[in-house]
Amino acid sequence: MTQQQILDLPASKFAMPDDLDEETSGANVLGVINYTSGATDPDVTSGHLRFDLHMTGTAADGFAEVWTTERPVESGESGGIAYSHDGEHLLCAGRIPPATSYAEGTRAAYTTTLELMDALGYDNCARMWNFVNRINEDNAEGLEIYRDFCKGRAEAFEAFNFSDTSVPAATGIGSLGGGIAFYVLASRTSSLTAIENSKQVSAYNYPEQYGPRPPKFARATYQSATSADRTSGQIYVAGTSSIRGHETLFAGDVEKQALLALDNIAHLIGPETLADHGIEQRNTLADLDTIKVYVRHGEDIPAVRRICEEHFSPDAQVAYLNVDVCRADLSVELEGIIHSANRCEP
Ligand SMILES: C=C(O[C@@H]1C=C(C(=O)O)C=C[C@H]1O)C(=O)O
Repeated sequence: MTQQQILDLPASKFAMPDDLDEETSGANVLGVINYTSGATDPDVTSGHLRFDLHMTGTAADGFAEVWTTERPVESGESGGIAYSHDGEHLLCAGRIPPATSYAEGTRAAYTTTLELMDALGYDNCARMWNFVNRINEDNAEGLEIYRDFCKGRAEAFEAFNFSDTSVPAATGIGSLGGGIAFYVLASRTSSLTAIENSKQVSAYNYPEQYGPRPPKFARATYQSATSADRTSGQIYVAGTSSIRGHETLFAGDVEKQALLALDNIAHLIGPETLADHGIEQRNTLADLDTIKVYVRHGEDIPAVRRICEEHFSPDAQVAYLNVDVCRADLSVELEGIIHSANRCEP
């Protein structure tokens, strides 16, 4: 594996608001996603995608997720979607304003996004993030807003003939405002492999008790420069919670829920699961980085943090966010990335 191939995948890191200028200067920036105290429409600022998500109570508690690449970046806006791309990777974002129902708005915004990906030539969808305000509340028809969102997403993916193995790893999580905000990482030629977890029913096969249309996402995506590279790629771990089979376990016990979610991730990124997908990596939770931990009740954050610190590398970047989770009986959820660049350090 050459250094060029290794670096040919997008990289992300977290920056504190005060350090943002330093982190982005001189870099090819695909985008800056601000996890902050208010929502904006996505736009192009300083030549790259910029998007504010309403995910923290105060701006001081916020952080920026900075996406960079080795190649020069071009940016634009089309149909309400803002984007940056580098010839191999595309980062794009959109927002559905607050509404009483979301399926139609979601279907339309996803359709615009998928059309844009097609038009720009980035058909491989690696990772999506969805931030859903009032996620556990009912829409105007009495359907939970998360389920309403899932319906619109499923319809859009179906219209574009996404198969179970081509849906991206995703996050669908609560937010503090701004309707539904989403962003997408897509690629042109790099190879993607959807990874499922044998301890969990694939989300797209959840039974109807969880809503009229299942959540269409993969448990993780493995991305490598070529399909032959089954060792040095990077892994995007979807939002993962205390679900076994398709059932929520340990409702009301945030510590047990955190431990089960971690166990799910450990199994997902471990050698046994990856071997089933033709990938040779021996990852543990200590390999995860740029981790987001979503905690429903703010007072639970210290206990969750203690558990996380026992499992993650002390060098990992970990952000804790106090927001709702997609099922009313889930108190905590985690996601992260195993960066290919980290794997190659001497
Ligand atoms: C926690 C779960 O789902 C959450 C919802 C997702 C979505 O709808 O995109 C993706 C991952 C998680 O954020 C789960 O079903 O296991």
